[in-house]
Amino acid sequence: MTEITAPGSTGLVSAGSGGSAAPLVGVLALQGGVREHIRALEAAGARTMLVRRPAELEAVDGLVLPGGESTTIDKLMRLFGMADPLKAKIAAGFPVYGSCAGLILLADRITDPAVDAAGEPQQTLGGLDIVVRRNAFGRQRESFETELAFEGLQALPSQDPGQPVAGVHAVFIRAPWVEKVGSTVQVLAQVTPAESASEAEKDSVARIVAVRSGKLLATSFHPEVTGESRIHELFIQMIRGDA
Ligand SMILES: NC(=O)CC[C@H](N)C(=O)O
Repeated sequence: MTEITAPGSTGLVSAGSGGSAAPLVGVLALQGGVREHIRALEAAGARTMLVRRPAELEAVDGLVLPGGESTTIDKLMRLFGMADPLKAKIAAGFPVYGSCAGLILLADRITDPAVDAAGEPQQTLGGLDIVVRRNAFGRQRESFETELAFEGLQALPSQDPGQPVAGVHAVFIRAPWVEKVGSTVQVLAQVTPAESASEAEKDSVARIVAVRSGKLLATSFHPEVTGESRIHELFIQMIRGDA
């Protein structure tokens, strides 16, 4: 375990199993499920660091935006002076992976942005040419788990090329879905209609729940809470330029 402190930082850095060549990946630690991402990143071979300040952003090779509450994370990012530097970095090709609330924050548009008491709609960082619907799976399926086929895992170092790619165990917690994708966006996973879905209309088509565009990766679900580390491994490969 190495401890490094970035300039002006209170963040802790720890070495993952990947050694000195391992990329240093930050997790935005303003609100939400930070620890779980740190664990998944280290299991996938990254070094990790909590990121709260703009100076800390400069120290990392990529950033995870965790799940939580997108409206709160949006407000805190603006309050901490993180939103503008992060937008600029995203525009310049900085790798970012967002899960759940993190996916919402990476979306160029939200169908139903929350509006605060002052009448101000929530904002996103943008970067992903997608339209996202928050809390989209509705009351019956507000939180659920399923196995998903996920594109892009075949070439991961942890995957035995002679074996089929196992499904990703995905946990959805008041999750968004992606309603529209632009031409630059690759769809990596979809939830197919549930056999017993009572809200038949809502669940009658497959819903996009994972996307990639350039160095941006986003999932509606939380792979980090199930011991699944292949999505983080994919992100690390994207940072390295190997995926
Ligand atoms: N688990 C989550 O991250 C939920 C996201 C939340 N519904 C939001 O809008 O931010």
